[in-house]
Amino acid sequence: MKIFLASQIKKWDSFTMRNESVSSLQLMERAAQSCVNWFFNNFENKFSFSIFCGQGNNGGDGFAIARLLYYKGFDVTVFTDENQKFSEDTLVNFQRCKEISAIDILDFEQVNDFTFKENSVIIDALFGIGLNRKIEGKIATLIKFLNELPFPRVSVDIPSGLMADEMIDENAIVFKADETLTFQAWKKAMLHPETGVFCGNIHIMDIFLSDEFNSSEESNEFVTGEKLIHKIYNIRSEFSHKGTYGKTNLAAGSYGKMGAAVLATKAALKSGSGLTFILAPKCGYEILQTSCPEAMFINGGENHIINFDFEEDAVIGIGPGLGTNFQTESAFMEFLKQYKKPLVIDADALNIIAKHTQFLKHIPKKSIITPHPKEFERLFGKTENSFERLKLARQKAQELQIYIVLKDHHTQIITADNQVYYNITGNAGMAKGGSGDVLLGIVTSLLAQNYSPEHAAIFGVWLHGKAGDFAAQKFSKEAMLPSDLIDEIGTVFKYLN
Ligand SMILES: NC(=O)C1=CN([C@@H]2O[C@H](COP(=O)(O)OP(=O)(O)OC[C@H]3O[C@@H](n4cnc5c(N)ncnc54)[C@H](OP(=O)(O)O)[C@@H]3O)[C@@H](O)[C@H]2O)[C@@H](O)CC1
Ligand SMILES: Nc1ncnc2c1ncn2[C@@H]1O[C@H](COP(=O)(O)OP(=O)(O)O)[C@@H](O)[C@H]1O
Ligand SMILES: [K+]
Repeated sequence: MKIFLASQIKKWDSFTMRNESVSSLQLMERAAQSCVNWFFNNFENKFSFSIFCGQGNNGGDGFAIARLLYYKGFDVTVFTDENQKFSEDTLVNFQRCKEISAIDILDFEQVNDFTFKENSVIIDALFGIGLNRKIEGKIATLIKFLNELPFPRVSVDIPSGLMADEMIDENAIVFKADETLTFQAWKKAMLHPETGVFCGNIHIMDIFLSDEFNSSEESNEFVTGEKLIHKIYNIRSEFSHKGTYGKTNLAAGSYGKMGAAVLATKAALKSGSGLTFILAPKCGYEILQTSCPEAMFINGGENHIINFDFEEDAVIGIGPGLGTNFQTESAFMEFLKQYKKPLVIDADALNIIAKHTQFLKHIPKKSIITPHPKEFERLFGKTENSFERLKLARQKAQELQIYIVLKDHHTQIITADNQVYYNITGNAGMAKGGSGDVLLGIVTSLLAQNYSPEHAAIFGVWLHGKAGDFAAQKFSKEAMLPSDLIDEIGTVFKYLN
């Protein structure tokens, strides 16, 4: 799914109106109707809606929602400022609302004396993607007041105070939604932690904007959708053998951190690797042979790896639990200097490179690196926020011709040719040591199975998050473990088949 800028969404609107003979007022009605259908399916009739409407088209959606909710039998109160300069369609919907005497229309300031019913829902239709500056004055005061109310809060299109494509000021006033009903497509601000935190659960409302525009309009940022995953995913042929699915060779573990090697190896096995090898120190021999009997052990040293001698023709993944012992460091750097094929690099292997950044240029082209934000900072330097971090990652991915998997709630896969894929599977239950080790195993295994680096990264991250979602359903976000996530990889493949 492409991510468009607010300016492109406005073009999309106009294109749809021109080419599909629909008026802007009809589009607003569609938008409002889609929200009302959602409210109808999610709230019983006993709920009472307080709808806050601004002067732009977002406010217009709000007025239309008020009318349509009323027709569905809900109790509705509208708050607005009648002296605002309403946009043309908003004015029409304001007047339509006014004609219904059972809908109370109050001034924003009356909210202070208003007695909210017990089953209230607050709807924010103050500003949408047309916000062009910080919210100040009485609307800022209003938003602060609404954010304190003990009722569910729902934003129309985008929480008021967020800019669709940008970072916000540290002290910006933003409506804090529990649910956001957004039209047609994800907005960039919903995918970054500093701004996404205001959105709650995102629901995409299809308002049938032109498919033609969607296919022809350029964007280099995407959300990984299931359609794309089905395109990438190769079903296993019955006429195949272990050689068909490649050799995965992981290098992981050190004394006290052998669990990381176990997790990565199990994840590689469970993701379909034909033959799996684990290069680890001898202290992990029994652990690995017992916990992962399908994998073959290669001895890399006593208590930490000092020898990066891999199985021939294998696809290599290095990093989990490696440690940063000076012997491991120098052996890894020697290896990196002479190795030329794409590989996957994570965790301590990245930390080693970060200590000697002149080695960045030795990362083979088309390799995949999987840093979390701190590892990214160690490698490439500090950035102000996640928007800036992404910009820097794009620059580095192009410069080094590598794929960067920037781990986050919505992990970003940055390709060597400057495309960004935001992942939307996964959950906070994965915020536990070991989840990243699992990812390294999955991605390396997919690369070994002949997925391109781009596909291995996009599919791997999606698969990892989806397995996390299944694990959370079964065990809860609190109790699920990275090991449970590995067990659910099979559920994801069944889901895809
Ligand atoms: N295809 C779609 O997605 C569809 C979209 N639709 C809906 O349209 C929405 C976009 O509407 P929009 O362009 O009218 O912008 P919106 O955000 O309502 O308000 C902008 C107004 O606010 C003002 N203003 C700005 N910043 C301000 C501030 N800080 N403090 C105070 N004022 C400020 C600015 O005025 P200015 O002072 O800059 O002249 C302007 O008047 C979109 O989010 C969706 O809900 C649907 O109806 C149909 C299909
Ligand atoms: N809140 C979250 N939502 C979604 N995914 C998450 C969340 N927290 C962590 N993850 C995922 O879990 C993994 C954690 O990786 P990392 O920080 O390297 O862990 P470790 O090295 O301790 O195993 C990443 O893939 C990340 O995207
Ligand atoms: K809004």
